[in-house]
Amino acid sequence: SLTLSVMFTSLLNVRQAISIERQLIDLLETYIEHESERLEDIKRFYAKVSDLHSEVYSGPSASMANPLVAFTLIKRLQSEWVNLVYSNEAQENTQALRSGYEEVEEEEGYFPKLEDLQGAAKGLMRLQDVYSLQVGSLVRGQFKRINNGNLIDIYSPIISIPLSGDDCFLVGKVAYEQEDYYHSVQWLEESVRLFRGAGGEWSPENEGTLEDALDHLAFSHFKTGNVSYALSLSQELLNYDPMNRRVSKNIEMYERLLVEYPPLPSAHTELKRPKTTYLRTRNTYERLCQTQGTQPRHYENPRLFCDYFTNDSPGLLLQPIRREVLSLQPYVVLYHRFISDSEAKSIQDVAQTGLRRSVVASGEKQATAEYRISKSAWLKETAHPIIGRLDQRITMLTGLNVQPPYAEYLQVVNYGIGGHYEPHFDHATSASSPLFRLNTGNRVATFMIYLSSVDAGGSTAFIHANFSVPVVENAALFWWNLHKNGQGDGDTLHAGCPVLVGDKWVANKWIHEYGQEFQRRCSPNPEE
Ligand SMILES: O=C(O)CCC(=O)C(=O)O
Ligand SMILES: [Fe+2]
Repeated sequence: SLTLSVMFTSLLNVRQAISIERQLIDLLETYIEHESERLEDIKRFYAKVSDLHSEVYSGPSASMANPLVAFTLIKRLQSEWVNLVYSNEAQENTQALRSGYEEVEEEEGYFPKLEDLQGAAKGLMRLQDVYSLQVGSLVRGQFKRINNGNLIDIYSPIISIPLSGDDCFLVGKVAYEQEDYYHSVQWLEESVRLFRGAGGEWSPENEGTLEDALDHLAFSHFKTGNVSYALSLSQELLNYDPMNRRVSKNIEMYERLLVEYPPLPSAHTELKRPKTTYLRTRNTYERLCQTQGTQPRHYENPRLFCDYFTNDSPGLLLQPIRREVLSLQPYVVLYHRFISDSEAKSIQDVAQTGLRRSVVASGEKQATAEYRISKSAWLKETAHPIIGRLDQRITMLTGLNVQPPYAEYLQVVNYGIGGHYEPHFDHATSASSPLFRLNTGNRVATFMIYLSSVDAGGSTAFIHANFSVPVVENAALFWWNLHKNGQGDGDTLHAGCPVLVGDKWVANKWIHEYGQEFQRRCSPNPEE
């Protein structure tokens, strides 16, 4: 197949994967039917022969003298047993299963790769971190946070899907391979607990075993300085695998270390989360994501208000839009019911085939990045009549010119589970940014439409301005990115919080400086 990696960066891929698995279920059903028939046939032969032995050959009557008995016995030994023992049916059934599987894998562009699995595991760990989810409850299929010693429900799924020891092993291994022992310890701990609970029962689908989990967990504890725990886990491992020389060597090393550097009874090393690129704003970011939209600011600041807004434009006179001013510096407003349900759905549909892994500016180029996990598509006005209508509506509301090249095409974004966009600016912060390729200046404003709701998570957080906006289906968020003197407004630093549960779609219209001269006067005053 041509696709090297599909990256499960949008929920669309999850939907495609469901249909892939349905085909595999059908294949397996056929395989099980054929294999059951094969075993039935073998059992029939077994019953026939063993009955003969108990009834004919061992009876008091001398049936050996019967030439038919002699003939059938000789025939069985000369031919029937050979045919049975060397039957190809088992291989044929396996072969049919395998080639069916390979066909599905070949034909489906969205068959998940190792990279997708690793990306999904990282997504789970991201949700764990940003929403302070307790791993133990996550493993039981629940979304709970520890708050002052109490477990509180963040989200109650209709059906909870518990994870297996092997599921946890995989997540732990992804962390382990990144030398992220903070996460590997927690996930492998759950894996070992679940594998132990399964009592060594073998499952053909598993990738890891209790031994593998113990091995990785012991080493993770060693790396984080917990040598005595590493030792006891390794001793348990050696019980299962007494000939493992590497493990016995580790045990010797751990014992030596414990003698040379006996741990202090009070020493309790708190594991630290691995560093991230946005460490300085991490606490604020996570707090804003967790407290989505519960800002008391409205009642505290009388200059924030809601009204029916027409911007004196004839097109809005009969249907004023409900405007909610969320912040004055930076100036952020939410326009409720900006788009209708059916318009939002149509835009998703039109964008679907064009969705590609989202990129970010990286020097003069664009590149994919862990800090932006989503898929996006650019829609020209010609892609669907709705897009032109939206452009007109944006102009009516903002008075800004959104015709190309004074604004970019509409960017439609779909996040996957755990999809996010860490704190960033929409405007260019360096003169070599690819954003200047339109030759119409920087991105002066952002008009972002929420094309869907979400079940949990996914707020838009303004880090320095210290507030977050929950996803409000069909609403649009507007803010200025630049001061009137053209300088970037540092207070617009914002983020798309990870989607905890749901299928989040947004559409961005980025409006550039040029073409707006009569609507937004320049000012040398850096305060404006
Ligand atoms: O999805 C969000 O809430 C924010 C998206 C965003 O900031 C962007 O696409 O630039
Ligand atoms: Fe943004």
